Amino acid sequence: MKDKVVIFWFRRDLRLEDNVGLQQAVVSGYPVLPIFIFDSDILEKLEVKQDRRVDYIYQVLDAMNSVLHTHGSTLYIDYGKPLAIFKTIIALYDVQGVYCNRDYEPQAIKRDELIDSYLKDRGIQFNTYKDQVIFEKSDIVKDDSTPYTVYTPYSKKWKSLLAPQNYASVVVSAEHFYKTNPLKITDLEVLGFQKTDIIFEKPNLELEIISDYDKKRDFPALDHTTHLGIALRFGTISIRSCVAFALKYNEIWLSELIWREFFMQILYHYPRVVTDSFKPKYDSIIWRNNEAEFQLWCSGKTGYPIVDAGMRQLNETGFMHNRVRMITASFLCKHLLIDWRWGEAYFAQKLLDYDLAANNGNWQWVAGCGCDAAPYFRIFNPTAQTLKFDADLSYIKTWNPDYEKYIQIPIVSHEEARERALRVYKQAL
Ligand SMILES: Cc1cc2nc3c(=O)[nH]c(=O)nc-3n(C[C@H](O)[C@H](O)[C@H](O)COP(=O)(O)OP(=O)(O)OC[C@H]3O[C@@H](n4cnc5c(N)ncnc54)[C@H](O)[C@@H]3O)c2cc1C
Repeated sequence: MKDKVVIFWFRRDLRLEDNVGLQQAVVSGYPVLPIFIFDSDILEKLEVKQDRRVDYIYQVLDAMNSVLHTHGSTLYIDYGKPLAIFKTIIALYDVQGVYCNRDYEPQAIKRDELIDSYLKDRGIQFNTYKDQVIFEKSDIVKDDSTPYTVYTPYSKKWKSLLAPQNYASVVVSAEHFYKTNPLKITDLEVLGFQKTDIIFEKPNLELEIISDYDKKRDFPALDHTTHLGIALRFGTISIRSCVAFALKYNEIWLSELIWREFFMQILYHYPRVVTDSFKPKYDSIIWRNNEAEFQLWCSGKTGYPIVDAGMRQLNETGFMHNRVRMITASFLCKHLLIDWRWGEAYFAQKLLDYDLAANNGNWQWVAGCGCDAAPYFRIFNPTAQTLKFDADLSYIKTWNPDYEKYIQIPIVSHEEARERALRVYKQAL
């Protein structure tokens, strides 16, 4: 006879504590078999097989598995297409229900609909929960029930609806995991990936960073932001704990967490933004899309020290400071007139904290074509930005130390590029 279990499916919520869906699985009364699927559809798209994000997931799973072993349980991990894996699991266990937390990306929604329908046909309930955000879908809408497309009123409503129960942590009892022999995690190499230099450490809310975040966040050399992007992306930290901390210590940091949810709800309501400009008119821009210039931008060789420093930080570490993300992105779209989608795709390959909603929303914001975007005629001047935010050139010296030795002729002059961008944008709009 097959063992009766419920499944908890980990996705963007890789933690055993303060996890809504996991808690619901635990209180179902059945032993919980926790699973993770290395989705071949996602992994096959990653061209570079030394990917810090895959290694990060691998290390997180390994750490969770060790904790589960101490409770006499284990993580069931498989590689392949989720539907095929569910078929295998259902052949092995008498599954009483599947639990998971909701994911709002268009591909994830499709995947979940497929699994839901497969399970339903077999009389198994697919139970999904809100966990990766405080407010989801249409929790925050205008009085006429349409989605907000401007950040400030969205954020005001978000704050006005926030109540302590929205950010209270949930307790997950370890008593009810399915007891079984420990299983080892599939090696990275078996998945076709290699080890990287990333080391997973349990994410922390650092008071020293967050308490004066508002004063120091804009200066890239100070590196005074939390670097929690990857933890929020993969759910190794709970958004509820972040919001509770932000409310106590720094309202500006809270506003960043609200930006995250703002772009998530934009993607949910307007999935067309994955390929199209939020403002359709902007898809008439005639981009120059010069391949050679794109390569110079990617490799940090534009001759603009701050742009080059940012791209080199990204290439070396998988991180780039937010201020510099704005400068480099603006340089690509405006100075070089290269389609924002090219830059978005490059960042998606490189960023440790890559998140479809945030990356797309911010790229469109910079290019001017997004919701609540900067007006197209506001063009960042890399030199003025350097004087304002990296006056002693510390950031540039750290990431682009050659900038003085090999003075590079800038690939475009700021004034000419600015005029050209204004002309081309104006023609299209
Ligand atoms: C062109 C461009 C591309 C970007 N791509 C991404 C991306 O793929 N993933 C991503 O998480 N952020 C992205 N951002 C937003 C922002 O730059 C990063 O969230 C931030 O730099 C990450 O550093 P941190 O973890 O130290 O964040 P902190 O400054 O400590 O902020 C805390 C968290 O708030 C959220 N957050 C902060 N700013 C934003 C924002 N503008 N939009 C959405 N969420 C925000 C993130 O989850 C972040 O980790 C992008 C910004 C630009 C201009």
